[in-house]
Amino acid sequence: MIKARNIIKSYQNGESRFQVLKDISLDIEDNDFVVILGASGSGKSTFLNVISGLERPDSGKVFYDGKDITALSDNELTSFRKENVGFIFQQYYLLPNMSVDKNVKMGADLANNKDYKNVIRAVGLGEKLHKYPSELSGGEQQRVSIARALAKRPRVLFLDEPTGALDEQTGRQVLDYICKLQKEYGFTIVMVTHNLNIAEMANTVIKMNSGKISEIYTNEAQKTAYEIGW
Ligand SMILES: Nc1ncnc2c1ncn2[C@@H]1O[C@H](COP(=O)(O)OP(=O)(O)OP(=O)(O)O)[C@@H](O)[C@H]1O
Repeated sequence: MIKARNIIKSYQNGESRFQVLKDISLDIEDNDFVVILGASGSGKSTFLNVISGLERPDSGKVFYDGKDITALSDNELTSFRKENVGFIFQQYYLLPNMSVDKNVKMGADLANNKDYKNVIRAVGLGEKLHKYPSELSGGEQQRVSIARALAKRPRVLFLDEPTGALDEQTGRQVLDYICKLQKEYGFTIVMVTHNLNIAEMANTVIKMNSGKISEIYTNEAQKTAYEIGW
């Protein structure tokens, strides 16, 4: 379980300091599918970065099964991220001079996962092992980044607008893969989006407004990627 407690984070903005996260506390259960919704600038990405250990809060703590990751040194935090969390962003951040196979192997090597080719097959790219990113569509590139993130079998997958650069059909397909992979491998999903429709796929929906959580609710039923509006 992830527990965030009293998270405060500010950025310097010229002369003044701007508080982006204003004392946020939250619990996230293992294997949950959480969507964080909110208007642009409400602090969603900053909160994701803090609970995933990418950024440090000014104050407050983040616990994974009782272990306080905000107390770790920079090196310890890097190891923690390597071992426990995967990231997917709107941009794919693939290495252009490496094949699909090599891009995913990089993720797999972090956890000594010799079985990474199964993850490539699981995202439907078994036939494209030797292609380079420039030879793939946007949806295929995003699926490579998903395979790379999951090849090390993280316990939490953090996604920040994963379909932001994709058209409707490709976006639905990518979301469908993410759900299927969660069922197959078992991991927690924490996804930031401003797309209200995608929230219908989640179990837990967290709404943010001006650096605070304004609402948390559980969906009675989770829709599939092909049942939601777009
Ligand atoms: N590194 C930074 N330095 C300065 N200000 C920042 C930094 N990162 C974020 N901010 C500011 O913090 C506020 C919240 O940003 P954040 O990206 O967390 O919001 P968001 O809800 O994810 O927005 P969006 O949906 O547009 O991505 C914004 O006003 C942003 O300009």
